[in-house]
Amino acid sequence: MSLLVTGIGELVTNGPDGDGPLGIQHDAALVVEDGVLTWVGARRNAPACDARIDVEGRAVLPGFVDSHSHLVFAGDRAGEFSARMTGVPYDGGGIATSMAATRGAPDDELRSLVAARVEEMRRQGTTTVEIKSGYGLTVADEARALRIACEFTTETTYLGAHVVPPEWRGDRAAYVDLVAGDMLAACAPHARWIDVFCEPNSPHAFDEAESRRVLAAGVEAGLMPRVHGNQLGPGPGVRLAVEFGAASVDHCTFLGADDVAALVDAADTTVATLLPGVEFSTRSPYPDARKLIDAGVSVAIATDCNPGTCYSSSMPFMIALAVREMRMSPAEAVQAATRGGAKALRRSDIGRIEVGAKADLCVLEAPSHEHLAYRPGVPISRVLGEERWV
Ligand SMILES: N=CN[C@@H](CCC(=O)O)C(=O)O
Ligand SMILES: [Zn+2]
Repeated sequence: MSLLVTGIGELVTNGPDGDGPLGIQHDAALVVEDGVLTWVGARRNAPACDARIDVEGRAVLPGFVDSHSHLVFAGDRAGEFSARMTGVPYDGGGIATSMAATRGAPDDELRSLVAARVEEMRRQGTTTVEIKSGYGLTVADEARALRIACEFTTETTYLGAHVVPPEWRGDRAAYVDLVAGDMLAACAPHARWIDVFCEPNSPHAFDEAESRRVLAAGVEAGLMPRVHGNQLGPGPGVRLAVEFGAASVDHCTFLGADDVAALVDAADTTVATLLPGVEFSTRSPYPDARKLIDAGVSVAIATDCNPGTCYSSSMPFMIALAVREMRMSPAEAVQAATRGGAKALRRSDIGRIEVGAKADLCVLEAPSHEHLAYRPGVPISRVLGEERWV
């Protein structure tokens, strides 16, 4: 069964065959067969198909790729957010609160919480989401989080090294042993990635040596590395990510000149994933996206949806923040939320509209991608095929 999509006022391809860096085509059409794009081009040249939908001048772009989220959690931390708004700084200590709530939730409850969050993302145009563990922090609870995450995405990340849980605070080294040993063995079959909250500026997170140990063990077990780095202050996260050839180093809020230079050199390998919802929700300074992009760093943006630093699943909101607060152009922000996210997940079948790519498409109730940042907070984006207009 082939489906022809016509009436596309603006098609953002992220490819070489259109205008500007977004590869924009006008009066375009595309053909979908079995979930894959089999033809993309000018409407006048479109082939005959079994069915057709007309999007009546709306913009179509690749579905958003949210390459950083922590969706497997129970409870919330609204009180912590309110305290932050009166000046209490974030230090990662609240992760233990979510850990306790998550450990106490039955499987079915966690599963429905994740399902609701993934559905909330899809309703806003997100077609791929990476999901981390990290609120279990026992062998059984981390493995359970990843098993549940696997029901929703292939992009699952083992984050046993999120924080040192309270029961191990007297013996951090033993907890790192567990994360790199039995916990990894139980989790690796359910994960594609390994991550670590490398943050010497938090007493709860992991320093350089601990992070190195965890990443090396993960790589040895066949997982690919990614890193939470330079979130709360300057630190070794970016350096470590580049050293390990990580697909992404996420946050990048506090970078020195050396970090930027390392990311420029590693631009083919390591993406700097910016999470502006975190700065919004923690009242922190935003990363200097302008400097990174101008220097030649590969940049993505993602939600980091989690109960502590950013309880938002909205990629359009992140795009609006990236434009307004981080001085990215609307085109740069849209590209970072699509092709950038795909690169941060080492995926070439998503984040672009070209023959052979997955037909993961987002349609806007608007004529151009600029409206995503121009109309913040307005629900104008949907996954094509699931939305109310066609
Ligand atoms: N910084 C580490 N992890 C999450 C926050 C988790 C939490 O506070 O619950 C983040 O990416 O911001
Ligand atoms: Zn995170």
